[in-house]
Amino acid sequence: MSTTNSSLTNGVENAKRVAAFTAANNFVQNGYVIGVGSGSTIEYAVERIAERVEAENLKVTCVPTSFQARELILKYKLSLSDLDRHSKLDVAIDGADEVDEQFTLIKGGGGCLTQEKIVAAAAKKFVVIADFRKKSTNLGENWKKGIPIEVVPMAILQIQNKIKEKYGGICTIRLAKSKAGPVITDNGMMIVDWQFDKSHNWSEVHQFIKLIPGVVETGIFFNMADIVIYGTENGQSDIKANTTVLTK
Ligand SMILES: O=C[C@H](O)[C@H](O)[C@H](O)COP(=O)(O)O
Repeated sequence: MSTTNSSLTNGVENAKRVAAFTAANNFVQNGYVIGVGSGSTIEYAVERIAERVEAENLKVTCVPTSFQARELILKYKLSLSDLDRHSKLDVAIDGADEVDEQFTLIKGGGGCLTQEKIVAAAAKKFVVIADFRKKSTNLGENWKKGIPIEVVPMAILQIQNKIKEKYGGICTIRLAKSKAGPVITDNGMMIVDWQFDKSHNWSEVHQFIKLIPGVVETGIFFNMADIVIYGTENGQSDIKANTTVLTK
């Protein structure tokens, strides 16, 4: 790796850590039930929550959003629960692939989105943690892989066609890296990545796609994030509060 690439990697990892630690330090309290997101940034948050549990004797309970999140909770010996036992969460903390100026998110770059959305919707506060690369004015500015959509496998061609007819762009079936064939999600579904070619009304797009038979969930998180914490290139945290969330 060149020096420039290696300093970028260090800068990104540091930014993830700063955002995640800021969330764990400021938005977790004793007695909290916490939704634990998926991806690489959340790993730092769980690490910090575990440190605080140890140092401050905090009692917290964690609800995972994926197989990966469950493993993380177990690795750090945190108390594991689920939405059957805890239907209301105090906070959910999760990463994102992109965040626009209206706090709309793209999620699912790592194949997790449906359980993440369910858990975030069950939380009183949804805190998003992201490094500086995720911050955009409009969706698609920095995240070029498209919007992940979790689908029932038999409906995949119908869904691809309906999205392309309505909005254009390219719909690709996400393929696995170390296995022939598609990525299979934690829910036994497949992922279509829709690369759009212009800006849209994301609430309308989400509703249109969600109503196509066979769509389980879209990676558009509209009107959900209460707080976004960015880790900046110079290792600071930048906390943005969304004052327009209407659904809680
Ligand atoms: O599918 C994955 C999740 O939506 C992640 O939260 C998202 O991809 C961000 O992941 P990372 O923190 O690794 O950038």
